[in-house]
Amino acid sequence: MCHDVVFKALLSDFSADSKSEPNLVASTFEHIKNAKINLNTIDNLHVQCPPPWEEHQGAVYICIVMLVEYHVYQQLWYLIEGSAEVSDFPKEEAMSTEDSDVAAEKQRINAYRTSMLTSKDCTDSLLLVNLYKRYGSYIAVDHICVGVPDQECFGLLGQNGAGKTTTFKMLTGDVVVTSGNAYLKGYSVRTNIKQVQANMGYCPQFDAIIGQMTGRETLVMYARLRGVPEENIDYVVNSLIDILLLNPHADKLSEQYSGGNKRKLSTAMALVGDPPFIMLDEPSAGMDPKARRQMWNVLSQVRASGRTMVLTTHSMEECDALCTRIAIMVNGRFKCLGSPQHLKNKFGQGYTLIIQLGTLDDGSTAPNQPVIDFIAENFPGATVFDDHQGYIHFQVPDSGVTLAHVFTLMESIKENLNVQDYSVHQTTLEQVFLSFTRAQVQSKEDKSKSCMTKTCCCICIKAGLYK
Ligand SMILES: Nc1ncnc2c1ncn2[C@@H]1O[C@H](COP(=O)(O)OP(=O)(O)OP(=O)(O)O)[C@@H](O)[C@H]1O
Repeated sequence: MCHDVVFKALLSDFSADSKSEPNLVASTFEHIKNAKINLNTIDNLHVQCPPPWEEHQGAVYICIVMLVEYHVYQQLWYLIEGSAEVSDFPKEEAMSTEDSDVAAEKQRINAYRTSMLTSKDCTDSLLLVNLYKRYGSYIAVDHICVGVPDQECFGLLGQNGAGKTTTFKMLTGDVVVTSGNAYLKGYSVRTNIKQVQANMGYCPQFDAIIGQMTGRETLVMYARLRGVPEENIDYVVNSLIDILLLNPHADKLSEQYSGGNKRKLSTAMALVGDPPFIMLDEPSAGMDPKARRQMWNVLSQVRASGRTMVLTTHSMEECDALCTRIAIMVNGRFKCLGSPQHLKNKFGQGYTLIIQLGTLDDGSTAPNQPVIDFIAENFPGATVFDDHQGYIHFQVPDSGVTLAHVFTLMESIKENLNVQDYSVHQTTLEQVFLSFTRAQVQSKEDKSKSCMTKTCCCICIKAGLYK
């Protein structure tokens, strides 16, 4: 029984009158007397006294926050595993099967290692040097090497589980690097994570917002944390709210935001304070087409103003619109690296020809077989990969076939074969992406996550996904 607790409870309705300690005690007893409360009755209430450690929980939590804030766990880990920064190289056979651009970049970055990094005259804002992450026996990121120069927008593509977010988390200091290293503006994520964080704006994959604050309050808080001068905060926050089309929602609690608006707020949080380097993990997920295009404009302007960006996205359109260079990641490794056009030229497999058939007098669609025969005869190796509702999609291999030749032939048969319309496209980034990501394997964790039900298991087994 702790009378102190009872007194506190009783005091709650008249504590405003109790200005000083002696008054407080006197008025407590007065209150008990007036309320005709019998202390024996109070004893029977069995009010629990808090355990002694609870009195110190504030101090304990502050210590935990300090340990997390100063990355003590990571520092200890790097101290113990320190040698892994330089000793762990990718296996020879892995290197021999690498794409030529990826191998050339790896060579370039490894050449920095001894000279440029220490002399700080490296021109790349971000350097990933044989960055490697293992969760247990599962390799999430496998010796990736890349340099991202100033003002570049670098796109990290890959299907779910390829290792993109893990790469980001190593850069933010959220997860420890197993081996290798990453440098932002010359600062190592192993030894200077505070400086790395100070130079970086980050939009995480899952919105890290405080639901009980409005969007405006959140941005003001971030502006203060980022050291924006007090007199400029309103201007900075209002500009971000304007350009990200958040005006109608700026003063609502962020827990009430729709998914797309939460992404806008997260993107704005990454941009507060104009950091020189910005990392965006699927920034446009869930945004409507107008908001997405507006965000592309904003990010293009941010890049043009001299900032460097790395983003992940599952939208090939977004990659085409924003990225100056792209890497496609499969099983934690880079499978290709280069500008979107370079990748299309290098890995594209010719053209996609889409033919729309006309209609006959009775309203039915014109027969498709004569068209298919014609294409097969004139473009050896062409395949039909979709024939649906009067639209036939052909994949035409690039064996010396020029676009002019395709157009001339199509014009010549348009009337005879009742072709209403046709279009010819270069291989898209999506097709390049799909050709690489077929090889992605799932971690045990992902397999168990994606195979939750008996029905699902049956389907997977039938489809040959699991033995
Ligand atoms: N804490 C963890 N413990 C064990 N495995 C993990 C952990 N975090 C991630 N992984 C595994 O590492 C792999 C890479 O995950 P990551 O989140 O980096 O993928 P991603 O490319 O970002 O995918 P998505 O596009 O779905 O975001 C996945 O197979 C995942 O299951």
